[in-house]
Amino acid sequence: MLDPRTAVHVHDQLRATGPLVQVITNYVSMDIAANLLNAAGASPAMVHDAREAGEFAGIAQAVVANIGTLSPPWVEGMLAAVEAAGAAGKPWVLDPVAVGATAYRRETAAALIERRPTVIRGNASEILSIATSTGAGRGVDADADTADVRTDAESLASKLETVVAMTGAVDIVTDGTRTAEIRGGDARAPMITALGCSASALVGAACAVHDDAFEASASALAILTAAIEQAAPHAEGPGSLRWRLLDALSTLSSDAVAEVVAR
Ligand SMILES: Nc1ncnc2c1ncn2[C@@H]1O[C@H](COP(=O)(O)OP(=O)(O)OP(=O)(O)O)[C@@H](O)[C@H]1O
Ligand SMILES: Cc1ncsc1CCO
Ligand SMILES: [Mg+2]
Repeated sequence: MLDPRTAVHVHDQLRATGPLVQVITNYVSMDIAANLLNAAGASPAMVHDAREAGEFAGIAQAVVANIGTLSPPWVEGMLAAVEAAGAAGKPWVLDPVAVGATAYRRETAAALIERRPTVIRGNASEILSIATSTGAGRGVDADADTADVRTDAESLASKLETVVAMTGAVDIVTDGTRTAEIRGGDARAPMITALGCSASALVGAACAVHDDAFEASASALAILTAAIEQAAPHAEGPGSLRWRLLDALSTLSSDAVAEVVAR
C-alpha cells in the first residue's frame, strides 16, 4: 500500500534538499551508512558524544539511534539526541540490533522505545523480540521470516503508535493500519555487513524529507531495493555488490524506484 509516485517524490526530495541526518550507530556500520546516505543525496553526521549529541540534534533534520556496539557513554549520547529530536518534533529511527541477545540490549531498547521512536527498523527476529517483550507478539524465533512476523509487526506498530520497518527477503513496513511490502533485491544483500544499519539511516533521511513516516520508510526501502537490483547483475559477490550498490544509488532513476513499488 504505497503509491509509486510517493516513493519517486521521496527519492527526488532527498537529492533536492540533502537532509542532515545525525546517525549514532555502531562501529561496524559507520562507513557504509555514511556513504549510503551520501549516495542517496543526504548528508550524514556521526555525532554521538552526550556532550554534543543533544545540541547537534537541534541542527539535524532526523536522528538515527543504533544499539549495535553499545556502551554506557554511547547510550547516554543516544538518549540525549532522541530526547532533543522528540522535543523538537523531529523524526528519529531506532535500530534495535540483536535486541533479544542480552539484558543490556533489551533494557537499552526499552529506554529508547519509551522516548517514542518515529520508526523502528529491524530484521524479523529483532521485531519479533520487541513485539514479544511489549506484549504485542507471540514468541521469539531467532531465524524468523518477515512474512511470519507480519501480524506481530502490525500489533507492535499499533501498540507503540510507531512505524515498524522490517527487512528481509520481503521488506514489510506498517503503521498498524497500513502495511506495504517491498519485494526484490538480491539474496546476497544480507552478506553485506551493516546494510540493515544503513537501511535504518536511509529511513531516517526519508523521514526528514517526507512527513508521513509510513510512506517515507517504505519509500526508503524501495529506493535501496532498486539500487541493489541495479548493482546485482554486475556483482561477483558481496564485496562488489557493496560498492556497486553505492554507485547505483547515486545515479538511480525515478523509473527504477517506481518499478519496485509497483510490482
Ligand atoms: N534474503 C534476502 N533476499 C534479498 N534481500 C534481502 C534478504 N535479506 C535481507 N535483504 C535486504 O538486505 C537489506 C538489509 O536487511 P537485513 O534484514 O539483512 O538487515 P539486518 O539484519 O539488520 O542487517 P545488519 O544487522 O547486518 O545491518 C535490506 O535491504 C533487505 O531488504
Ligand atoms: C557485526 C556487528 N556486530 C555488532 S553491530 C554489527 C553490524 C551489523 O548489525
Ligand atoms: Mg541489523
